[in-house]
Amino acid sequence: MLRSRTKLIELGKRQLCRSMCKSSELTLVEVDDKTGIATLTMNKPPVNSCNLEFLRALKSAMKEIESNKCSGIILTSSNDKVFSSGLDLNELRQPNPERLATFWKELQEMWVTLYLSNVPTAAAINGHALAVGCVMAAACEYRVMLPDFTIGIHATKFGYVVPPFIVNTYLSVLPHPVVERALLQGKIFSTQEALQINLIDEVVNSKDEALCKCADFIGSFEQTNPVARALTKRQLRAPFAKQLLEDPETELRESLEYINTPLFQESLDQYLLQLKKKNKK
Ligand SMILES: CCCCCCCCCCCC/C=C/CC(=O)SCCNC(=O)CCNC(=O)[C@H](O)C(C)(C)COP(=O)(O)OP(=O)(O)OC[C@H]1O[C@@H](n2cnc3c(N)ncnc32)[C@H](O)[C@@H]1OP(=O)(O)O
Repeated sequence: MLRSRTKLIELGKRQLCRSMCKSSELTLVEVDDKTGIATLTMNKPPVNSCNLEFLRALKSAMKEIESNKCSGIILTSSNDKVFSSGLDLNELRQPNPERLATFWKELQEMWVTLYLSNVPTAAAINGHALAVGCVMAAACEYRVMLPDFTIGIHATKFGYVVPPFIVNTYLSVLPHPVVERALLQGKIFSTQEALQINLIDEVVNSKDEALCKCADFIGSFEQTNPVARALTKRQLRAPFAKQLLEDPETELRESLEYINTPLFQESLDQYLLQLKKKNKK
């Protein structure tokens, strides 16, 4: 009884200092009135797979957070087992050419918006983070993860060439030989393995703890000038984003060509079948 009352008081306190900034069905944004930190919660059941609409919602939420002069972004998930399962594979299967092009452009833009965000970014990884789910976490400046989940980019395992901006996201966090081995093996890391190679910064035991660690990280920039910080971050990250900033059309064309090959489509069919079979067992 006493415990649940304490819990209620804590909840009430938290709600008092949080105001809702903007929510769509797919994303939820809460801004802490005291710190100005925005928590962006991905909310696309069942597993936060990124289809066109979700990528749009994520990009627009991030842009809105930046334009509201928030002090930072914490990216997390409403699902307590899955941070994000990456791209919605249905977007890639026998695609409508126009929708696929729009989808891929949206992916590029969402990535650039997150990777080069002016404000500090942190990921509270409260579930599996696979493929583009891992890329979103790695694009943030700081990552904290709960135990017993997995994170990584396993594209080569099921016949996908890894696009350059995805390679670059890994390269901006991990040393080249580690990236090479991980991507070529299609390696998925456990939380503990991810900590060992510094793919994540810390392991914590609860989502609340993860959110607090992320808030502390963002708070660590309090004494810096936000413009100087943002421009320095851009300088450091621009080489990894060069291709998408200067020539997104080439990346788009190469990706669309590849996705439309019979080799890719056959591998995708097999992989989707495996995913469905797993659930029928
Ligand atoms: C030289 C230059 C050339 C340039 C070439 C460029 C080429 C570019 C093209 C290549 C693109 C490659 C990039 C890929 C990036 C990606 O992000 S691809 C996505 C990969 N993601 C996955 O493989 C994740 C698969 N999912 C899982 O492993 C599990 O779902 C989970 C561990 C995340 C969660 O498990 P659980 O909680 O048990 O849920 P499930 O029951 O498995 O899933 C529920 C439900 O959702 C469906 N689903 C899961 N993930 C996806 C997904 N990513 N897309 C679509 N659907 C998904 C799953 O099938 C279940 O559906 P049903 O309930 O059975 O209908």
